[in-house]
Amino acid sequence: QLKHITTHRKLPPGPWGLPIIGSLHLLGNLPHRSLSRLAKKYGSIMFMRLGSVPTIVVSSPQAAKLFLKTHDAVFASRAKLQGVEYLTYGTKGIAFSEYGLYLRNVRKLCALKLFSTAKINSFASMRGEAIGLFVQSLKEMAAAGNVVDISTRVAEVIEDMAYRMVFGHDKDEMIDLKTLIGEATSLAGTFNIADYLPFLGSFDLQGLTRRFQAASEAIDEVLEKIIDKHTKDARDGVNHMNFMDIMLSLMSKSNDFKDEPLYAIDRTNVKAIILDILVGGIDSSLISVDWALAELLRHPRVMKKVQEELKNVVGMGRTVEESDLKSLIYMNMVLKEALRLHPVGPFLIPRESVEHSTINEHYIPKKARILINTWAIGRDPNAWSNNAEEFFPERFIDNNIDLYGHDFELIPFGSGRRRCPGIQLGLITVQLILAQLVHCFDWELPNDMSPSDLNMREKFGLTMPRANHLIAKPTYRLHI
Ligand code: HEM
Repeated sequence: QLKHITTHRKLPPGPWGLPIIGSLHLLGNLPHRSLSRLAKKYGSIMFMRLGSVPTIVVSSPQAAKLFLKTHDAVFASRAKLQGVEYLTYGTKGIAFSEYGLYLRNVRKLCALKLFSTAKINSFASMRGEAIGLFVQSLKEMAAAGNVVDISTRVAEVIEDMAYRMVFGHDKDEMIDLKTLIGEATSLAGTFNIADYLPFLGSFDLQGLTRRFQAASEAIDEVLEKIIDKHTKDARDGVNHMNFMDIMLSLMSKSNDFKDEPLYAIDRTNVKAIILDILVGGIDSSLISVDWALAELLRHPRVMKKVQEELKNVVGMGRTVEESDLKSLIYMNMVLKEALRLHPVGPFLIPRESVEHSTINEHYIPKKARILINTWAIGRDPNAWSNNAEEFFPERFIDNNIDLYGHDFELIPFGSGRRRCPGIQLGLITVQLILAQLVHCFDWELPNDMSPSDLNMREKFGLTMPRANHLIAKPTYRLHI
């Protein structure tokens, strides 16, 4: 049982900090890489002060297990970040809410009503339709001999599927919302000095507060319109059962779970949860497809092998269906390997300790920010041998490592009480799009670029997309 130590409080080892800024200057442009280097010197549980925030950086599978499993309850909360407060109605959604009764209930509610296998399957034909249009438009570009901005096209189809699932088919307000959510996603990922030096917050040195305010007000206006429309439809007896309709129908009902007292969700919760699903689901899925395809373009041997598998399992006379996905064993190894090297959330979503604790004889203060460096964990040579930096999907042949947070060397969806609740939906989306791109087309890099020259630079934020869009020329290869 975990008990607080008050006698000798020995913080984990870490670099000395400077006055006021602490170790902020050590982060650089790609903090996951800088902190991975520092962890080699100070260890896999490292302490540093970032501005005034006590921060623990966790960099090995064994250490991650201590924080995400053994002592998960102590580290299951989230830090209150300034931008997030604005963009989540004061943390009324899921992803940034503190750990407690509300969050537990709302996660259960969403698991049951939105993310169940039955619910996800009920959108299969919608996904099939969206993917069909996507492949058709790429086919036309291939016929015209055009180069394609794959990142943009993939973003469009994922957005299309997500918006249809969340709101149904009505498009009008969606157009505004897509742009606004794009802005919110990028704002949420911006490094905000006020999150580390709160006394600077009121000066709004980066002009972020104004942008947070403007974005949140504009989003709220659109969401209000959408809710009014859905409420009216429900009154008129039109029943679509998309995510918004489901959430609205739950608003008035009690969701009294057996073991816990009633906690009703209100209109603000509905807006915040829907926003979380859009911001969390779209960005992470498209980043995963982008990195996986980039690795395939860089490794023609692996690309060929995936295409062979698709030819054997699906054939060349039809396109991939969702029921094929579980049979694409090698492609799923490719996806694991891409998520190992390019985790969408390099630090997961930062957690916060709810009380003082002692882990491996290290004192971890209350309200410390916990950064689980999944990027470093995915490249830890002790876990992955000395070819850890190499893209080599065959490493998964002889093991049962899965993506569900049981194996702490591979945790791109996190683990424990805050693990991604959208994992099943995310995986279906990513596998389906990746399979279509590789099955329907051969891809050639522009300007005779050699595969090994493909730029793999990262852009750090709350999520970590490629720094550059993926551009390539498709040739259609199916016989239909
Ligand atoms: C390939 C796609 C995806 C990846 C890689 C991904 C990754 C993650 C990660 C790393 C976390 C943080 C986990 C932690 O702190 O331990 C997370 C949380 C979350 N994800 Fe996902 N995700 C994906 C798709 C989705 C989808 C499709 C949805 C919704 C439709 C979704 C909704 C959420 C939510 C609501 C949370 C917050 C959970 C909480 O704080 O309790 N994600 N995701």
